[in-house]
Amino acid sequence: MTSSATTLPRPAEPNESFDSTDLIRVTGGTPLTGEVTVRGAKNLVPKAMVAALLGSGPSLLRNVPQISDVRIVTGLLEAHGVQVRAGEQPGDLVLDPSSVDRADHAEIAAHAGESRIPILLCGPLLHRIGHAFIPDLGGCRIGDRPIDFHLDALRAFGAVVDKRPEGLHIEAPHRLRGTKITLPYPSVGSTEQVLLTAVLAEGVTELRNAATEPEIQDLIAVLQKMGAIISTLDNRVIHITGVDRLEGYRHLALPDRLEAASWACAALATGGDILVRGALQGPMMTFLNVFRRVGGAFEVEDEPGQTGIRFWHPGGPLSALALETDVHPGFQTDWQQPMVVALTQAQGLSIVHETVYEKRLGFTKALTDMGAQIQLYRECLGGTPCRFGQRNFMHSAVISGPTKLHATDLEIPDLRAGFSYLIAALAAQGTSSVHGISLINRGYEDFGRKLADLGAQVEFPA
Ligand SMILES: CC(=O)N[C@H]1[C@@H](OP(=O)(O)OP(=O)(O)OC[C@H]2O[C@@H](n3ccc(=O)[nH]c3=O)[C@H](O)[C@@H]2O)O[C@H](CO)[C@@H](O)[C@@H]1O
Ligand SMILES: C=C(OP(=O)(O)O)C(=O)O
Repeated sequence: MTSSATTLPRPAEPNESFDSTDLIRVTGGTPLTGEVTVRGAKNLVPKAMVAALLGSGPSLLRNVPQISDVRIVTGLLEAHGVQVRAGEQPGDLVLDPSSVDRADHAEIAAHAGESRIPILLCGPLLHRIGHAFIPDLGGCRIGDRPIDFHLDALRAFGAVVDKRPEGLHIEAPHRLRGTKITLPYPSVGSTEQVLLTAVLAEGVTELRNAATEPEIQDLIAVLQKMGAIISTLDNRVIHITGVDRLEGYRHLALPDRLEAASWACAALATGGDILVRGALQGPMMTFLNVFRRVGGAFEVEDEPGQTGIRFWHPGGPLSALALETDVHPGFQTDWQQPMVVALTQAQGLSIVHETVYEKRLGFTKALTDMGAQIQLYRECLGGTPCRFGQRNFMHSAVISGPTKLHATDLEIPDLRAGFSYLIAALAAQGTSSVHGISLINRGYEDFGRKLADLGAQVEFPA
């Protein structure tokens, strides 16, 4: 089985549908070697697109990847009258909210279940048109993922939330007012909800126990460019002083540290050597420490205009370790799944304690079918008790390695598991069929071509 340019799907433009092929065949055994480029972060770009709704003029977002979450948010914004078009340079997206005055409920409903971003439209829409219709959310099924913090925050600003069978209807009878909010947990989405709502609310908002992920810091940078006044203080406290008007922005999106780490894990698991152009050291420090402890080697490239990180397997055995996922600056939960695949090749017993999502280790069942030795536990094995300890969730794993993996048929359950299955298939003997690859398009731009360029034996059957 060989890779062939003619069998690879072309990435979609922001406004068009993706290739419907949903299967990839992967023949393992070849170390991945070469270069890939990561563009704007999946967990920043859609939120920066939503922020454009707050501006009184057009915004220009640069470094936008062609992933399906961008297409979904484009559709949602267009359903409210935002004009979205490609800009002059590759990766430029121009978002013009000047004629936003409506919410096309049928068009919005068509995006039900596709991503988690719709809930973040609430604040901007309430400021702009006084009401928001939010269909059922999608996103990865890695836990219950309630939105209680979001709704409590919106109510604290003065919004009225009505839950109906078709979705949420949210109204702002009066201008939203700044408020004091303490999040029960430093949730990324809820922090963004508060930011996107507080910037145009009347008065000051104080947010406590905020999340501080690099993508949030980049969203704050976007909002500041628009005219917002936001101070990030110590101890997860953010102060936002509401202003009356925001302008459009020009912004170069932060590169995707989650995709970069996935390629790093692919290099480790296949014994390869990958230069990830665009990857930045700062937002990846915690990952880099773990990568080094496992036995991976890396080199940061930061010449003017040429950033990137080269990741490689230096030879010899990899080392098992104990790892806990956590909110930033901890080990990001989205790094966990690809790292678990790499740990199946490490010598000894590794322990992984997933503290952010209660069901994010479910994907390991398929890895055990491929020959990995992974045992799941309900207990918090990492030393730090987490929210899931007493609640019967299999959220700790013990991985015994190294194990030879063999090819199998795989069905992708979620985005990161999907890429992790590709890594496992690349590290395995034989040819695996991986089904449901459209899920990977949510966060990995043009991954088929990137794999082929790295020497992977991949085929997309017609
Ligand atoms: C599009 C996007 O940016 N997705 C990221 C975002 O998801 P997302 O913003 O959905 O994740 P959160 O940080 O909000 O969720 C963290 C935890 O808080 C809980 N929670 C959250 C909100 C709420 O109202 N109630 C509640 O209980 C969740 O169930 C979860 O256990 O941050 C996660 C944590 O870094 C990442 O894994 C996702 O890739
Ligand atoms: C969990 C993820 O994404 P989302 O929040 O969009 O489901 C992810 O990117 O791994």
